[in-house]
Amino acid sequence: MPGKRDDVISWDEFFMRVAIAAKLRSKDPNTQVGACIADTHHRILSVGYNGTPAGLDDDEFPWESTGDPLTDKHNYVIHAEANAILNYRGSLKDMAGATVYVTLFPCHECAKTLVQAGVGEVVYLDDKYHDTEDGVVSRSILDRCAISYRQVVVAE
Ligand SMILES: Nc1ccn([C@H]2C[C@H](O)[C@@H](COP(=O)(O)O)O2)c(=O)n1
Ligand SMILES: [Zn+2]
Repeated sequence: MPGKRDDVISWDEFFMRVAIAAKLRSKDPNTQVGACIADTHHRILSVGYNGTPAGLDDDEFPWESTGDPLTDKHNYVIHAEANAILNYRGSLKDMAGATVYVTLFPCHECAKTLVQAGVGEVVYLDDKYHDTEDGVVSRSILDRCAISYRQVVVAE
């Protein structure tokens, strides 16, 4: 078609770029994660990033991995994928078969949550915890629940 632009970015790149933008909001000094959930019609349902629960000021939060249960950030932070699901104000039915674009492969807790939300596919950027026990469990959950996952390359 004359005049039409052909070199547009793909849906994968578009949604992953939204996830990358979301992670720029994270105050975690070590790992920032963004997630974008797109439905089967290529509509964005929700976006999230790793942050503190409402009521815990993310500027005051210590953001440290102390190893002490009461002060360790891992016990307080809500993960990007969970926030994306929780931020959605529509019906969970809309998530059926949706694709989650996430800048870091989901942990095993998020994997379970994504399964239960009805998500059909996970597209991820980084997988830096691939060789950890959590990575093994996470893949086991997704495999057993027939949720497909694939990595994409998008410049950050
Ligand atoms: N798929 C994931 C994995 C991790 N997160 C969050 C949780 C923490 O804020 C941070 C990980 O911190 P680290 O142990 O690397 O210092 O990333 C997430 O939101 N989604
Ligand atoms: Zn998680």
